[in-house]
Amino acid sequence: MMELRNVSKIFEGKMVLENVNLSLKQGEVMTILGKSGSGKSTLLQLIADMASVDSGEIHKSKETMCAYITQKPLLFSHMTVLQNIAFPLKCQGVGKKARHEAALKWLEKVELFGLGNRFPYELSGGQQQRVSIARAFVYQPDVLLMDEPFANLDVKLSRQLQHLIFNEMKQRNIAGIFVTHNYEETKMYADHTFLLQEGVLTKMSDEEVELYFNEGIEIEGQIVGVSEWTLSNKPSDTSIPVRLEKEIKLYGVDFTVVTLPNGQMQFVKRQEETNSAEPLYLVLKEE
Ligand SMILES: Nc1ncnc2c1ncn2[C@@H]1O[C@H](COP(=O)(O)OP(=O)(O)OP(=O)(O)O)[C@@H](O)[C@H]1O
Repeated sequence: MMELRNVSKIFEGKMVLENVNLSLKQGEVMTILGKSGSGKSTLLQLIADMASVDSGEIHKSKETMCAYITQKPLLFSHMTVLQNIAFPLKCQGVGKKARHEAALKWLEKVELFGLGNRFPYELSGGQQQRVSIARAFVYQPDVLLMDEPFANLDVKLSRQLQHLIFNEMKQRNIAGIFVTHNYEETKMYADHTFLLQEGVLTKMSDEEVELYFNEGIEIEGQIVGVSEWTLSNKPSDTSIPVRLEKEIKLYGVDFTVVTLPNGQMQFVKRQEETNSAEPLYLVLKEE
């Protein structure tokens, strides 16, 4: 139903997305992981037609409708909560009574009953987010794009809404691409998980997902589960001598590779790099 072919996006001379390929089938759910600034929101914006690609193509079948729940809710400030929720139905020509009833039903589902006549500025950030979730579901989207929709919500509400959203998607066979930093959402709801790193999108195996959230390292095709690690200025049995820079992948840990005076390469934690005159060794405790 949707396919991205070699999609690239450049902002101010910087390649934010590089030859991204992705295809999405009806009812399929994908999560995208990646560090802040890696291009996740940009990717969703391109799919939602809120920005244009610099090269490559996005193919959607003609009737594909996307709903987008942004990181910061974008509500119409001059409309009440109910009018905001009902707006997509108004655009589709649904009559006043029917859209009012549908909006009320969704107001209740996101636990905002009684707040329908308020304006967005009279709501908290989390309540505004719930309005945007209701607005996304009030009609029948084919694809739901979500950018950390639960980030501003407390744990309990976030769980309830997760269930609500993913049950609804399943029942109505809605496909979804959602950006998250949450392990549970990734494990419980995603059919596939992708990692966006410096603009490059790669599919992750289940094992890689585990490592991403648990801090892990892949060396020469061998995955080393790391439960604990420390930094030391002396090499040891469990420190990693890194010569094969290109064959090492790191998940979930912000490291950089430095070259020591003797020519050997070592990992150091990024933020400690500049504070250290001496080389630091990454000492691993294998699981
Ligand atoms: N309109 C814009 N003009 C210039 N640069 C932009 C624009 N939008 C995004 N960028 C840059 O593109 C890069 C990717 O931004 P993006 O918002 O897609 O990242 P992200 O992975 O969603 O980050 P986060 O997890 O913090 O939301 C960043 O370096 C950002 O500064």
